Parts: sequence; C-alpha cells; structure tokens
Amino acid sequence: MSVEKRTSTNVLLDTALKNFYGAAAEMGLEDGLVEILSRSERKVCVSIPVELDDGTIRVFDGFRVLHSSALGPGKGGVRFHPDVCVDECEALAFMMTWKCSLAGIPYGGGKGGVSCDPLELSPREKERIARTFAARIEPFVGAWTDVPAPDVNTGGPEMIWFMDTISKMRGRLEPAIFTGKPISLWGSKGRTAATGLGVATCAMELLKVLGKPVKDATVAVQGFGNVGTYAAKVLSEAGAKVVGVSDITGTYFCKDGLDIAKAMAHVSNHPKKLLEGYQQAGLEKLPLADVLFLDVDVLLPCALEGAINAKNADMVKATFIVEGANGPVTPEADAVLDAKGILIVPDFLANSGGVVGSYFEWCQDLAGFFWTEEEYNERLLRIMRDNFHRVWEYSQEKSIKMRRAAFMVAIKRVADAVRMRGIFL
Ligand SMILES: NC(=O)C1=CN([C@@H]2O[C@H](COP(=O)(O)OP(=O)(O)OC[C@H]3O[C@@H](n4cnc5c(N)ncnc54)[C@H](O)[C@@H]3O)[C@@H](O)[C@H]2O)C=CC1
Ligand SMILES: O=C(O)CCC(=O)C(=O)O
Repeated sequence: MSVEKRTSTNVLLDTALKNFYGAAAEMGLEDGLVEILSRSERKVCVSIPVELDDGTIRVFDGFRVLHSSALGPGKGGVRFHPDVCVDECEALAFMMTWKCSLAGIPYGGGKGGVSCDPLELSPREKERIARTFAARIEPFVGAWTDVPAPDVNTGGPEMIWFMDTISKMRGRLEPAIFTGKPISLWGSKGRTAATGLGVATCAMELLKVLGKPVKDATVAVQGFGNVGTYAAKVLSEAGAKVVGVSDITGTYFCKDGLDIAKAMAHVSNHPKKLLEGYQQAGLEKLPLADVLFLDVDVLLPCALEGAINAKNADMVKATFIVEGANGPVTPEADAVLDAKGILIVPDFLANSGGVVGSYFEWCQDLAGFFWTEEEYNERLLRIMRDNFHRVWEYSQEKSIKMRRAAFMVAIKRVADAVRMRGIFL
C-alpha cells in the first residue's frame, strides 16, 4: 500500500507537508508512520464572543491544534492575526513537532491562534478575547497536555490573561500551562530575547564554519518584532553591520549600519510598537518588500510565512538566509535560492531558541525555583550551538541541504518514540 499524500491550499501547510514527505521518503520511513505523522492528533475550533468597547458584540474564531504528543505535551505559540485559520495552526503545530524533536526537548507540537486584527483592538478588547479564548480551550491545555506560548502579536500580557483565567477556572494557580510570562509572574529571565538570540547564534555559527568573520558582515532583517529585534541586537553587538530592517510600515536602510538600540527604543515607545517615524543620520526609507532584496551577507526573514516565494526569490541577493520566522521560504523559492547558491538555515533549527527557552521556563515553574539570566543563556547557547553543528555536520556528511538534514534528524526521534510507545497515543 502506498501512502496517499495530503496536500493543502494553505501555502504553509502544503510547504510543511511537502518537506516532511520528501525527508520521510529519503530516510525510508515506513508507510504507517508517514500516515500517522502527516496528520494531527487534535484540532480544536472555538468561537470567541466578545463585547467591544462600543457595546457591540463580535464573535472571533480561535483554534488550538495538537499535532503530536509522542515525545511529550504539545508546545507552541498562540498567534493573534487576521489570517489565522485552522490550516495555518495545523502547519505551525506540525512544524513545532519537528522543532521540539530536533531541539532534544521533551515536547510534541502544538499551535493556536485567534483570527483578529490586534492593531484595531483596544487593550481591554484584547484582554476579553484572550480570556474567552483561554476559557474555551481550557479542557485541552495543561502542563502535561499542551503548553501554549507567545507568537505573532502576543506576549507577556496575553500569557498572564490566559494563565489567570485558567487558574481561576481550576481554583488553583497553574503557572506551567503557559510560557512567555512576565518575569514577575512565573516567567523566566531570558525568554523575551531567547528566539532572537538563537537566530543570531545560528547566523554566527554558520559564518564561523564557513570561515567568514561576523565583524562587518552585513545583515538585513525583515520584521522588527520579538524575533527580529533581538536577532538584530545580538548580531550588531557582535560587530555585524545591520544595514536594513523592516516592519509593516516599510524598510529602513542605512548603508553605514542602523543604530539597533535606538531603533528598538523607538519601537518600544511607539503606541503600536512600530518603526514608523524612526530617524537617524543617513537613513533611507524604502518600500516594504525591499528589505528582502538588499545586497547583504545574511538575510533574516523574521516576519511571516511565505515572505520569499516563487514571485520574488529571484530578486534575493543575500549570500545566506537564516529563517527567524516560521515558513518564510516556500518550496518553489527554496529551489530558486538553491540554484542561486544561497545557503539556508531552516526555521525549525534557527528559531528554536524560543521553545528551548520556554522549556527552561516550564522547568522552573514546575520546580518553583528560578535561574539567573546567565544560567539560562549559557544553557540556551550550548543547545543552539550543538544543534546547529549536528544538522550542519549531517548535511555535509549526506551532501543534503540543511532543511532536509534537520527534517531527517527530527523525524527519526519522533518515529522512534511512536514505535516505542505504540501507535495509539
Ligand atoms: N516569538 C517567538 O518566540 C517565536 C516566533 N517565531 C516566529 O517568528 C515570526 C515573528 O514572530 P514575532 O517576532 O514573535 O512576532 P511579532 O508580532 O513580535 O513581530 C512581527 C513583526 O513582523 C512585522 N511584519 C509583519 N508583516 C510584515 C511584512 N509583510 N513585511 C515586513 N514586516 C512585517 C511586524 O510589523 C512586526 O514587526 C513568526 O513567524 C513567528 O511564528 C518563531 C519562534 C518563536
Ligand atoms: O515558546 C514556545 O513554546 C513556542 C514558540 C513557538 O511558537 C515557535 O517556536 O514557533
């Protein structure tokens, strides 16, 4: 019997499935396991009725998908964005399974989201959405079942609303159900910067194995949110020249290097956390997409999926791409970039610092004992560097791309777990 391959009209899900099937075939994974692992264990869809500040009622759609619990409780963020849908959540949950497996942490893959536009919502409206979403997914989350975290447009405040709502429903404090909480409320020192630090570490390790100095390497960063800001900060502090950054308001370019600390301060003081209005000597404002086409050594796409696709891949001039976002390069673009000789560090390796950092927070919450930032960062850097080298060396040994190598390493650990535990998880 041959496997009937799933496809999807959702680009992210289709990309994830194609990459999985390709790696599974190359490693000779048995059909039964391909069937099991190409599907999700659970997809929860909820409605979220909310009273807006003007007194009208709106009902938002929310989702939480658990792709696999073979290695442990589900783990993965919750996104607030107008494009959120069940297929996108499934794709992201699917990728979380491989991310956690590759990182060597004891989790399966989960992901969720609410289809809403946070830029149009007041803080009180966001709080009502977050609390109602948490209440509706309550039966499906827990420290040993599925542990959500921040993703696009969510962060500390949302995690606290989630945690507080579920703690009140259960009549006991439940800090280990959500990670990415503020430090003062069972969060962990280091988590906010963890994903960007991991992305920057992968970029630096790549330059190192290729014998290229980080100092004066030129960098462009698409997306100046949680991941992009800290990746830019760490690289600029290491001596790299970050010449371009972007967010939804456009591309900000300075050939002599941007002042990342100043740009971060500007964003944190902006009412909508945007680069809009940022100024420094020598700054040029360019169209939104131009950040992707800057002539730099390293491009970090840290915004959303599908940013580099069949329509624009040919215009990319960077030598290396380190994927900070989930799924920023489509398979069609992958082929174009490959033909151009552009080397890519795949998302579920490069951005795994976030979930590794969340694992540290979960461990601290379960133990009720907190680490210093130095302990946190030292462990994070060790894991990121080891994982980068494991994938790099495997890709060299097998003469395959890093994405394929990372998938093969990740799939093997999950497949072994399913074989050991039995198929009815
Ligand atoms: N926050 C985390 O710990 C992790 C996030 N990720 C992934 O990283 C990506 C970014 O996430 P966060 O930084 O948390 O989100 P965020 O909401 O903090 O920032 C997203 C940034 O991208 C910008 N953006 C959106 N569309 C854009 C476009 N078309 N062009 C340029 N900029 C655009 C936004 O203005 C914002 O600056 C997502 O794919 C997310 O799934 C992956 C691992 C962990
Ligand atoms: O911190 C986490 O648990 C998950 C982060 C996440 O959603 C991701 O890595 O895409």
